[in-house]
Amino acid sequence: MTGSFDYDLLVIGSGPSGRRAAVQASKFGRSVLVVDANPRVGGVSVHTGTIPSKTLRETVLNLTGWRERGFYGMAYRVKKDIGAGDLQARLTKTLDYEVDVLDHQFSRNGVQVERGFARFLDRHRIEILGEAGHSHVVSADKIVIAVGTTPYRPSNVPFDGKTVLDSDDIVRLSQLPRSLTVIGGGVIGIEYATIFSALDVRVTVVEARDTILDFIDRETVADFMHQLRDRGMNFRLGAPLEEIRIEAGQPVALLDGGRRVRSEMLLFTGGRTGATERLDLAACGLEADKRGRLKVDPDTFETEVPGIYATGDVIGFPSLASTSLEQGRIAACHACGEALPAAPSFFPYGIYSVPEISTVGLTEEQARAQGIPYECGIARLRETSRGHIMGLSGGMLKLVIALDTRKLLGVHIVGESATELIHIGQAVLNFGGTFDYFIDATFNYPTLAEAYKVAALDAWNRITPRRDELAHAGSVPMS
Ligand SMILES: Cc1cc2nc3c(=O)[nH]c(=O)nc-3n(C[C@H](O)[C@H](O)[C@H](O)COP(=O)(O)OP(=O)(O)OC[C@H]3O[C@@H](n4cnc5c(N)ncnc54)[C@H](O)[C@@H]3O)c2cc1C
Ligand SMILES: NC(=O)c1ccc[n+]([C@@H]2O[C@H](COP(=O)([O-])OP(=O)(O)OC[C@H]3O[C@@H](n4cnc5c(N)ncnc54)[C@H](O)[C@@H]3O)[C@@H](O)[C@H]2O)c1
Repeated sequence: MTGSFDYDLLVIGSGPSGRRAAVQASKFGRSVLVVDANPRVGGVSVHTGTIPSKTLRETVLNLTGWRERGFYGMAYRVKKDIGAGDLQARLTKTLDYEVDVLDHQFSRNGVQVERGFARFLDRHRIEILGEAGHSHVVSADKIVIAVGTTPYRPSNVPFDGKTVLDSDDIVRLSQLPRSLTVIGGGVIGIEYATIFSALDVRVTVVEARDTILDFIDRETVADFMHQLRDRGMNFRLGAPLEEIRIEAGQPVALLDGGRRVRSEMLLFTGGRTGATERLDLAACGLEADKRGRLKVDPDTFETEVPGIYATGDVIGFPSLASTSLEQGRIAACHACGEALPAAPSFFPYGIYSVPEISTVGLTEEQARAQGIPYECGIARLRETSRGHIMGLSGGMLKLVIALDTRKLLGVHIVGESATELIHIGQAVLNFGGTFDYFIDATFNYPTLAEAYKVAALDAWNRITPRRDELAHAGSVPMS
């Protein structure tokens, strides 16, 4: 017992932000309890979100031989008949391992973990409802709300977990469809749409807006969509879903404008809602917005109620496991009265579609909107020797550069290893580097990372007037 409370810090939710807050506070010597409604720790990230979707992707790429098809043709397969069981086998193993690692991390750091559903009684007291219906009350000096989100389920979508699914259902798939409609061209929709397309499932993406992935650099999305269309994926853009009917056992999506899309299976990925509905927030003086999200101080992650913090997806953008981890750490530092780590200006965004997209810093559109004079440099991954060896036919790396300072403003990559390659650009960006770094640095050869140099040289060629042109204009003598 700490002072007049049972714990110094109580964390609701064991996802990335809750886990990091708990371990950080424990390292500062505080007593910490983590409560999670799921019998297994890890949160959405481990059980239905990040890790399952990335494991499914890796399994699909391996079993289909996707990465080798550039050389051996589209008919190439590592395993001929791939079924849902093949996907589940690797998933179960990976998730078990993740949970084991997290359980061990909690126990070696002295963090206590309790299974049960938490709700507020007041600013310091929480009721925990256990599995058998028993409940008890615990108190804590400070509380972190790290409850994450659940899939948004509108009433006009007849979810049944078999033919009409959300992104929680799809990780428990018992049969692979031959055709799939994905409603929502956000990150989750596009990741799953492209993963299933790599399995040769016929995929149609329906998106209410005129574009998919609207926050990504436009030229990068255009290159990405070209690759997806080229392999037979269909898009219905600017077409909000009106209704879903089940006809002869198959879902038919009726779209605004009259189009119909029929498929064996339909995945609805039209956003997520903060898991705050049953937290009894009013008891501690908080209120969520209509999507269940909480407002916080962006520097400390403290809510408007002193001593109560909110971290991770429940506070909204950017809703990433990567950023959630850092939010948890900062909240714990503030709650424990320790110095706050300075947040770097730029964080990367990794979209694990097939092919991958990753981005950091300003898009070309943002540079233009901010009135920054800029130039771009582009490299095609197939132009690198490593790309030749790998048989790559697509992929692009784009640098956005400030003309007056030569500073790097943004990096946008679509293609193999994009989510790994981005960190080179991220480091240069956060250290305030210029694109000359890429021109002068020696890269391992042959690597895809060389694309940075190719793109930088492309930008240099655009920025630097050619000597023969200057000579022609009479400003430089030709030697
Ligand atoms: C399909 C999908 C793919 C994703 N892929 C990526 C990716 O590739 N990269 C990336 O960075 N991010 C990805 N994300 C986002 C990432 O999963 C989230 O940003 C991250 O999980 C958020 O962490 P969190 O701390 O908010 O907690 P969450 O992981 O959301 O976990 C919240 C936990 O709180 C528990 N809980 C909720 N209410 C209560 C209660 N009242 N009492 C007790 N416990 C409660 C839940 O059981 C859950 O375990 C993906 C998300 C999805 C859905
Ligand atoms: N790799 C990653 O980092 C990763 C992966 C998956 C998810 N996430 C996180 O999860 C969060 C949620 O992702 P999401 O894709 O579910 O939500 P989202 O809000 O990003 O995208 C939902 C999309 O569905 C469309 N939509 C909604 N209703 C529709 C309708 N009736 N008809 C047609 N289109 C409709 C919206 O216009 C939007 O483009 C994201 O914020 C993301 O940060 C991250």
